Amino acid sequence: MAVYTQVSAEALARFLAGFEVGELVSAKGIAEGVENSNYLVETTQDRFILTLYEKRVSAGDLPYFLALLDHLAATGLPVPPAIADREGRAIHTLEGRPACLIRFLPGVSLSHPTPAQALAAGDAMGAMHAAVADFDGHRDNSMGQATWRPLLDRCGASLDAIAPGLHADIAHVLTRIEADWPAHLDRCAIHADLFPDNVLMLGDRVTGLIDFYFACTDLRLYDLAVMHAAWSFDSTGRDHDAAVGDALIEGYSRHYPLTDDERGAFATLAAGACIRFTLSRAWDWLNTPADALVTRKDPLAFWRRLRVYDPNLASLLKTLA
Ligand SMILES: Nc1ncnc2c1ncn2[C@@H]1O[C@H](COP(=O)(O)OP(=O)(O)OP(=O)(O)O)[C@@H](O)[C@H]1O
Ligand SMILES: N[C@@H](CCO)C(=O)O
Repeated sequence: MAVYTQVSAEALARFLAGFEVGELVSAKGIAEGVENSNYLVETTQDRFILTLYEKRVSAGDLPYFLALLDHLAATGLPVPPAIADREGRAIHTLEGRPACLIRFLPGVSLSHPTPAQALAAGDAMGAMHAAVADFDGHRDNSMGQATWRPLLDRCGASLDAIAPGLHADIAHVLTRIEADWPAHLDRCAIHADLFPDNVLMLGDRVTGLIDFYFACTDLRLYDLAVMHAAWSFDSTGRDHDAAVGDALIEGYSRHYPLTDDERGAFATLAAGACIRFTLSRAWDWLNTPADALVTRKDPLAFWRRLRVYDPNLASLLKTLA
C-alpha cells in the first residue's frame, strides 16, 4: 500500500482548520499507488484526497503541476484541482512532507478495461492535449528518454538479480531506441503516466484523470505510447489485447489523427515506455526494503511488452527469447 507518512488525527484536524471545508469526520489511508501517501478524508462538508508527496515528487515542481491541473479543470476536463486554504495557499507542509488537499472525483479505476472504455480514455487524452495548446508552463521530463541511460547505469549489474542478463539486454535495446528516438515530433504538456489506475471511470465514461505528478513537456505521442503500453496488456505483460490498444488510438485520433510519420515512430515510443517503466520499477525493486508498506511492481511486466513492440529485437535477447 502507499502510505509512507502517517498523519495523526490531531495534525489532520489542525491542517483542515485552515480551510473552509468543514470539520474532520474520518480519514483512511488509500492502498493503491506506489509514489505518494494518499488519504481519503471526509469532512462535514465533502470528501477530499490528501496527498503527501514522497520520493519522486519534488516540492519545487508542485506549482507547475497545480497550474496544469487548474488550467485543465478550467477547460472542463475532469481533473482534480488542489483546494486553496483561507489564505489562498494550495501547497502546504504536513508531517514534514509537502502536501495538498485535492478535490475528490467520483469513479473507479479499472483493472481490465474494455475497448469501449479504452476508446473513451484515448479520447480524454486527446482532449487533454488539445486543452494545453495555450498552457505556457514548462517542466523537463525527469523520467524522459535522456534519463534512461543514467538510470540504467545507477541500477548497474544488480539488474541481473532480477533476471540474468537483464543489464546487457536493456543496454542493447536502449542503444536502438536512442538511435531511433523521434525527437522531431510535436511537444506539449503531457501526463506521462496515464495508466488505467490514473483514469477514473463510471461505465464507459471518464470521470477523472488523476495523478499528474510526472506531467512534463515532452513528445505528445509519447504520452499515447505510455498509455498504450499500460492499458493493452495484462498485468504480467505476457498477453496483449490489440483491440484495447487500437481503441485507445482511435479515441485519441478524434483530436489528433496520427500521421504516417507518427505511425512509423509509434513502436519506438512504446518501446521507450517499456524501458522507462522497467527501469523505474527495477530501481524500486532493488531499493525498496522488503518490509516496506508498499507493493513493489514487477519490472519484467514492462520488459515483456517489448515482444509486441519490437519482436525481432526481443527474439535476440537472452531475457526475452
Ligand atoms: N482526486 C481523486 N479523486 C478520487 N480518488 C482519488 C483521487 N486522487 C487519488 N485517488 C485515489 O487514490 C489512489 C492513489 O492515487 P495516485 O494514483 O495519485 O497515487 P500514486 O501513489 O501517485 O500512484 P501511482 O503509483 O499511480 O503513481 C487512486 O488509485 C484513486 O483510487
Ligand atoms: N505507473 C507507474 C508508477 C509511476 O512511476 C508504474 O506502474 O510503474
